[in-house]
This record gives sequence, structure tokens and C-alpha cells, in this order.
Amino acid sequence: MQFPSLEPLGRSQRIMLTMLPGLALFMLGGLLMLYQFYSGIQHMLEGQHAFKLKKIEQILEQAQKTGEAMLQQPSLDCHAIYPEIRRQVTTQPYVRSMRLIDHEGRVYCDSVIGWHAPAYSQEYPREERLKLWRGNRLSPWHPLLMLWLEAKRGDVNGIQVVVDSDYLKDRLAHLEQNTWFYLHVGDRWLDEDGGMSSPPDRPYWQQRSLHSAHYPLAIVMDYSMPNLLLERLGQEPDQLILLLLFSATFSWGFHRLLLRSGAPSRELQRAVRQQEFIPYLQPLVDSHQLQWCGVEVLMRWQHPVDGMVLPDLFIPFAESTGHIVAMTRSLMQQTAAQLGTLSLPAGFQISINVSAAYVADGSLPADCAAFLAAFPPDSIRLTLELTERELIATGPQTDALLGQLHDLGVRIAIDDFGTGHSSLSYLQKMDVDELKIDRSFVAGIGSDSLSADILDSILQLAAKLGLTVVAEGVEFVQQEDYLRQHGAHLLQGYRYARPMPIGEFILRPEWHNRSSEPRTRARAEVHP
Ligand SMILES: Nc1nc2c(ncn2[C@@H]2O[C@H](COP(=O)(O)O[C@H]3[C@@H](O)[C@H](n4cnc5c(=O)[nH]c(N)nc54)O[C@@H]3COP(=O)(O)O)[C@@H](O)[C@H]2O)c(=O)[nH]1
Repeated sequence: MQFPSLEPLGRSQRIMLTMLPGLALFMLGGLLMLYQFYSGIQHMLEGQHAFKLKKIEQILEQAQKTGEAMLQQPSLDCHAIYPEIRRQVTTQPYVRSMRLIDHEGRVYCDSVIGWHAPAYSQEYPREERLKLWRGNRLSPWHPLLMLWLEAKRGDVNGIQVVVDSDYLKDRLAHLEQNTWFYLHVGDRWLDEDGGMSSPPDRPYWQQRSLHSAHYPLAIVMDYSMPNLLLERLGQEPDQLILLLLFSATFSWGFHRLLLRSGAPSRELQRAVRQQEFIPYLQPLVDSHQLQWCGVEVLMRWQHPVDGMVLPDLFIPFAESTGHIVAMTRSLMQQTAAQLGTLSLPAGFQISINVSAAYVADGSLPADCAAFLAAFPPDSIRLTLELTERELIATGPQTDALLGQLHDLGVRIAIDDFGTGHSSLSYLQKMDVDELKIDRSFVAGIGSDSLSADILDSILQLAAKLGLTVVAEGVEFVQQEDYLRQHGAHLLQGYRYARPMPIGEFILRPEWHNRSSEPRTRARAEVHP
């Protein structure tokens, strides 16, 4: 799969773009998670709803059976039946009281006060099979549920069976917040705290009624799904955290994939535009004073994903595709902008690696002129190091170019001298100013006699031709001593410093304190 190029986009736009899939994943996952929670909550609520209705129906069935048993007694004369009514009321769990009603609507036998009951027939629900009452005369604020059972016999009209609301509210009670259950009978509602209202005092959110198939009642569920979802999220945050982590990882992976997916060529172009190729400086040390007298500019790629990338990994590709020209130009511009503001020591050398493609490009003299213009006139020695990685075409054109460069005051060095096939031919055909001895010869000092012989030959040749010699890869004092004794002019290597960012270089005291003593042995010891 080919991903779109990120080239035309800025950094923040790229980040935004690569965050989108993660965001989409998070939203999709979030929706799925919410749906899962939603279904779970719905299922749980429906179960509870049905369960509560069943439990309240069971209470009423029990009350009904008790009342029907009374009505089936052979005599419903109060004197005869009163002991049985008392017994039933005290032994049946949910039945609080019972009253027998005659055909005139009078209570003629009451489980609480017997046959002396006054005719408070207004409490007799003539038409209603079920009625919720706020209370009766004995306990006015204690709601009751009255079940009316009609007698199918001539001596009595029917019986009222009274159920205590304590049992009902217990059945309505539940643990979840944001949900309320009510027993709804006629125009009255009993809540799980035992309060009665018509309709309920609480704000209506979403309401569902479940009607009983056996009694004229419904269980009403009042709930807030958004609040229940939030509550569930709070109870189970791990799923959300996992989703967040997963989406972030996905975004990051996508970001990396997009950055890598562009063709390498386009990736280099993008990196040039973003100024990701930055200069590192490694000091050049004057072999007499052992003081910092210049720098070699070395390219580093500050990659947004892979971090700092060393040049060996991208320079050969950049050279083969020609991108090295734009990359080196960018490096020169950044170096000039940052070093041009400093007061550098007189004759400070700035060496820059230049590939064959740049030599052939024709824009090199103009770019060098622009570089030099960033410094006070004649204040620095700009040196271009020509490498042998790619063959530099020799001939009139190159001669003319080198002539132009010399006219500008730019010096030419042959890098890694002695390692390629054409070092001597370059020396013969091109007007060069400096030889840079490859570090493989320096490494052989003291251990490899052949390397030492080649090194000596290069040093003698350079001396004869009047060329400056820079020895790179100096790591040990023995190498330093040898090179100083044998005429190398400039030394470069980890012995002095590794390549470093310009910001770090500026802070180093070595290039400020040029008159201070060298950090190694005194010169007199080396050159007696
Ligand atoms: N065309 C361009 N080529 C460039 C540019 N920047 C670097 N390069 C070439 O990449 C090669 C690797 O360079 P780098 O990793 O920066 O290594 C340089 C030094 O760090 C290393 N060095 C210096 N001192 C020592 C030492 O004491 N020991 C040791 N093991 N290594 C040391 O040598 C490299 C400097 O090489 P050179 O340029 O030949 O002086 C390398 O070939 C670079 O040329 C660029 O901008 N353009």
C-alpha cells in the first residue's frame, strides 16, 4: 500500500494528519464500548424491572390467597370468623389487616378492632380492585395497598386485604444510582423510600412502565442512561485507558509509517525543506600551538522519528541521486548564519565536504560567495574537501570552476588522500591547496610499518608541493607526536573533540582562549 506523501505538509499538519486515524479508532472503539455498556445496562435494567414486578405480584398473590381463604369460610359472621381473621393477619407475612364489608358498604368486621368497627365505608374502594392509600386512621402517614376481593355469596359484599407498604418499598429498592422504581396504581405512585406522590417528585428522565398481567398496577422505571453510562465508565476505567493507549500507539505507528513510506528521494527533499540536515563541527587543531584554529563541518540528519542519523547511512544515497547538492547548500547556509555572527579568530578555517555532484552543478561558486559574504572580508579560510567516493571529472570545466573558487579565496582539499584510485591523478590535474590524510594511515602509526611508510611519502610529497596537510583520526598522543614531528600542519580527531552541534561548539573555551597553553604537552617537548 502506498501512503500519500507528507512532503507538502508542515510538521504540525503532519502530526494532525497522523493523529486522525488514532482519533477515528478511539471514537469507533469508544462508540463500541459505549454500545457494549449501553446493552449491558439495558439488560440489567430490564431484568431488574421484570424482577420487581414479579416480586410485587407475589406479595399480592399471597394477600389474595389469604383474602379468598377468608371468603370461603362457612360463616362470615364477625363473631365466628374474627379469631381466624386475627390469626391470618398475624401469621401471613404481607397482610397487615383485613376487613369484611357488607352489602351496604359498611365495615362489619375488622381485624384490628373486631365487630365494633365504625362504618368508615369511605375507605372502601367500591369500584377499584387495588388502591394505594396514604395511610389510615391508625397510622395516617404509612402508605397502604388495599386489595378488594368481591365475595360470590349473599351474606357479604367482599373483603379488603391491606398490604403494608414496607414490603412493597423493599421490593422496589435497588443499588444503582440514577435509577428509580415506582409502584404505580391508579393515579398514585409509591417510591422505594415509602413516599407517595402523583406523579413522582423526581425529574422525569427516561421512563418505562411494565404492566402486570394480573393486577391493575405497573412498575415504573425512571432512569438516566447518560448518567448510568458515565457511572459505568467511572467504575470500569481500564477499558477506556486501554483504548486510549491502543489508539495512541496506533497513531504513533501510523505516523512512523507515513514518514517512512514516502520514496527515499522525496524523504530527502522533505528533510531539506524542514532543515533536518544540520551542521556538526569538529575542531581542526594547529599542530604547533595545539590550539583550535578551525572546524570541519559534518552533516547530521536530525530525523523526526529516528533521531540523529549519521552521514554514512544517507550520504551515499544522496550523492547517487544528486540530492547532496541541496543538502550541502542548506548546510552551508545554516553554518554561515550561525558562525557569521561570532567574532572568529583571524584565518579561522572552515572545511566543508563537497561531492562530485556539487562540483558538476555549477552553482558552487555562487554558494561559496554567499557563504563568504556572511563573514567579514578575508576573515575565514573556506576550504572545500573533495572526496573520492565519486569520481570528480577533471578537465577544462573543472579547472575553470576551481579557478573561480580560487578567485573567491576558497581553498581546495583532497579528502581521504591515499585511499582512492585517483588521489595522485587529482593532485596532478587539479589545482589543490590541501591534502587530508585518511585516518586509516594515522591509525597505523606505531603499529603498521606500511601505513607509516605511506604516511611519510604523503607528508614528503605535500611538503614538496607546498600543500597544507591535515591528518584526521588523531586519537592518541603517539599519533599526535608523530604527525607534529613529520610536518602535518593541522590535526583532527577524537583526541581533541568529537563532532558537536554549533551551540555546543560556541560554548567551548578552547576556541576562545587561543593564547592559553595547549592541553597536551608543551610544544618544546615535541619539537626540540
Ligand atoms: N559529501 C558530504 N559528506 C559528508 C558530510 N558530512 C560528513 N560526510 C562524510 O560522511 C562520512 C562520515 O562522516 P562522520 O560520521 O561525520 O565522521 C567524521 C568524523 O566523525 C570522523 N572522525 C573524526 N575524528 C575521528 C577519530 O579520531 N576517530 C574516528 N574513528 N573517526 C573520526 O571522521 C569523519 C570525518 O571524515 P572526513 O570528512 O573524511 O574528514 C565521512 O566520509 C564524511 O566525509 C557532508 O556534509 N557532505
